[in-house]
Amino acid sequence: MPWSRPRAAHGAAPEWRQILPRCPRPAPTAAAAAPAGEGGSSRCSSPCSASGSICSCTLAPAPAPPRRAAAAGLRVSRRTRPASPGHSSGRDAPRLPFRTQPATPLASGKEMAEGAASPEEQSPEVPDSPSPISSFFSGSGSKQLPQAIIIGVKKGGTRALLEFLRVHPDVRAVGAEPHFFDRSYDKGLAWYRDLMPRTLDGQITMEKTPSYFVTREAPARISAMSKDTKLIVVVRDPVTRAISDYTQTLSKRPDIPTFESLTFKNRTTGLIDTSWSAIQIGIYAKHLEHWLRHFPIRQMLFVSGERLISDPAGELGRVQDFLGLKRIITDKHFYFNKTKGFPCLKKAEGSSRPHCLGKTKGRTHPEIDREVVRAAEFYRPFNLKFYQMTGHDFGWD
Ligand SMILES: Nc1ncnc2c1ncn2[C@@H]1O[C@H](COP(=O)(O)OS(=O)(=O)O)[C@@H](OP(=O)(O)O)[C@H]1O
Repeated sequence: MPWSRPRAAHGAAPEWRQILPRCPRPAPTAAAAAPAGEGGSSRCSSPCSASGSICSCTLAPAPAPPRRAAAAGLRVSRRTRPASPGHSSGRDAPRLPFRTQPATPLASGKEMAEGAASPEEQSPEVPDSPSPISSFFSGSGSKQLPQAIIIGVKKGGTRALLEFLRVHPDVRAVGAEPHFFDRSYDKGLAWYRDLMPRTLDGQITMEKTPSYFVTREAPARISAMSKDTKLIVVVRDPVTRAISDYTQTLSKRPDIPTFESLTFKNRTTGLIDTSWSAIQIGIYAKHLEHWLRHFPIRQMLFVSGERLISDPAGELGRVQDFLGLKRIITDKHFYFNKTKGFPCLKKAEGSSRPHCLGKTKGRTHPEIDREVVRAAEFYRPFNLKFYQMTGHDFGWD
């Protein structure tokens, strides 16, 4: 049963003089991505086009050829680990024989560039402690490289998805964000594998690091680990996502300028500052092009962050299908917590008690005039292109 979520708002952010760090401008991207995979049906109602350079701040991107796309996934046997010719278990994986440069965040704020931990990574809410079930299994099984990764997007609802998925007996996931493919690649696959929980045959190993979606090097690196890796992207209205991102930064640094002043390069001309990570991350179509150079779209699943809140069981059904899992997580696992204003688990993984996400999830957003972004219709062409690429109309416009 879908829920609608009431949302409170409080006062506007204070105007301060300190400048919020902006991400470095990425080099202009080359040609458009390889065509998407076949199959599936498009729910896009109208032909659309959007391309343009991330850095150009143009509000009228150039037309792009239509794509056919399928969000359907490969099925994986529940009992046997998928035979993945390109998949290294990492058990024998040597350290990479080269030292890598730090990954280039396609869109990052200073926090990410400096490698500072996000509040989530520091948060005790990240359930890393072994549950009784985990402890039971801890001595058996073996550590595997992940077969499925939640690669983004930041503030999309990635923690909720991972926590919900962990309820499934055939899913084992690392709690904290490993940041291997963006920050720690030089540590090697063996190091990465060692972070993973032990799994029994038939169980899927997962992790989530939302910054991968906007990291230039991540698609090639994940493909080099295994070209069969399944990729899950939780997406959310890019305007709400930007406000959520800003709210997180504001919670750490209350003296940053207002959202409105950071959004515009020039308020009079309406020129949007796409070098600001909060804006840039939401240009999903642009980031997706990089992934499609390395993965067929059928290997990617796009989860609606909005529906994850309004109908968590419905979205979890799609995710379980995509991962080739039996549909075990259903409506029965969730309840709507009025105080939290979000769906919560009736029983968390390995526990008999109800579990909501912590206070860094579901923050009250400051009052922001959404028209500052809407008026410029900045995201509209990019959203339309994203719907076309994925075959899903997420309904943000
Ligand atoms: N069930 C449930 N409980 C709490 N929060 C939920 C839930 N489902 C989705 N969300 C939304 O998740 C948003 C945070 O997204 P992420 O977990 O991807 O953030 S992060 O990138 O890992 O920091 C978070 O964003 P904010 O509301 O802006 O805090 C929530 O809206």
